[in-house]
Amino acid sequence: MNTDCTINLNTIEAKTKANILAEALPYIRRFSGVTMVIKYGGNAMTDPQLKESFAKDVVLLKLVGIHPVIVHGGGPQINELLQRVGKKNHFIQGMRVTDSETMDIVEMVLGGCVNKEITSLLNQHGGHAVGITGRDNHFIKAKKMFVATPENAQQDIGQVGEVEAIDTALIKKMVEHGYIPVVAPIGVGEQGEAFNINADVVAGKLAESLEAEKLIMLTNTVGVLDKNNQLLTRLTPADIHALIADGTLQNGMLPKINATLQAAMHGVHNIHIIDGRVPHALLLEIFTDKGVGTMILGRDEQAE
Ligand SMILES: Nc1ncnc2c1ncn2[C@@H]1O[C@H](COP(=O)(O)OP(=O)(O)O)[C@@H](O)[C@H]1O
Ligand SMILES: CC(=O)N[C@@H](CCC(=O)OP(=O)(O)O)C(=O)O
Repeated sequence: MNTDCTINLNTIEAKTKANILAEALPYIRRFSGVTMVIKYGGNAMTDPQLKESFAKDVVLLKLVGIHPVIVHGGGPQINELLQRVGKKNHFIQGMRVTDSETMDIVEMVLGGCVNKEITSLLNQHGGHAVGITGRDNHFIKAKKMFVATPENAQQDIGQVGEVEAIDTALIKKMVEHGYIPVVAPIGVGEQGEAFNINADVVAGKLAESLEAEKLIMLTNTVGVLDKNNQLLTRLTPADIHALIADGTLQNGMLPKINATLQAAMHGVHNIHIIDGRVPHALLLEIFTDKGVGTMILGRDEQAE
């Protein structure tokens, strides 16, 4: 009797799995051969099990013919090391004020620990991942960035960079040869010096330069929230400007939304900010009709 029940349940489970796979087919066909830039935020990479499921999802994408390009953050991980060495964390409009000592730590954490951890996890799960920073082959050229504050239109925040140019040749070669690029957001200046660049900014620019089919930002909220903490599922440029002006978007969400807006205005048509704390969030976004998180639109008339 028990055995029969087990067999029945196993059969139902197997059928459900088969249906799920069959439903993914149109998406697999549609996305075969396309590039997707995936931003893996430092806040979404805190739980070891979630890190494993992220790595498995990325390898699965590669195996079904999609070309994932990973850009990772590591803000909380940098904060932790700075605190350990007795330095304060200071952000202005979501950008870390970066003196030269902080820059060394940023580079150690992003280019060393975080980059190698993600790369290694992907490789452990059968991927062929290679970790790089923008200083490798000098592929992310950066220049010093200033931020506008109420007190100062050109506030100096140290060795923080904005992307001046991205040479996509290295990434394209890696993708062509079956590798999964894992990019740490560090740029190189004219004198070979390192710049700390917000990871969302790098992800947005890279998606733009690679003419990516999708840009997906994995973070630690369900998406962009309004003043009442309700999820906003679709945002046009006009909505975004209004949310910035009335102070709904703050801290880390500011560079993130600005990066997505820039990418949307420059030809990236599928941009999503999704909850990286949900297991297999990537698969849900890519292979199902179920809308997750916030979608960023490049034109106001697409709002309806
Ligand atoms: N309106 C908003 N909706 C959602 N998150 C917001 C909003 N305004 C500010 N935030 C903050 O932005 C954070 C996400 O940015 P950030 O901390 O830089 O994450 P990540 O490490 O993924 O880049 C959220 O955890 C939240 O605290
Ligand atoms: C200039 C600047 O703020 N750089 C970021 C780079 C890392 C990052 O962006 O990490 P998340 O994606 O986890 O926030 C920083 O130093 O924290």
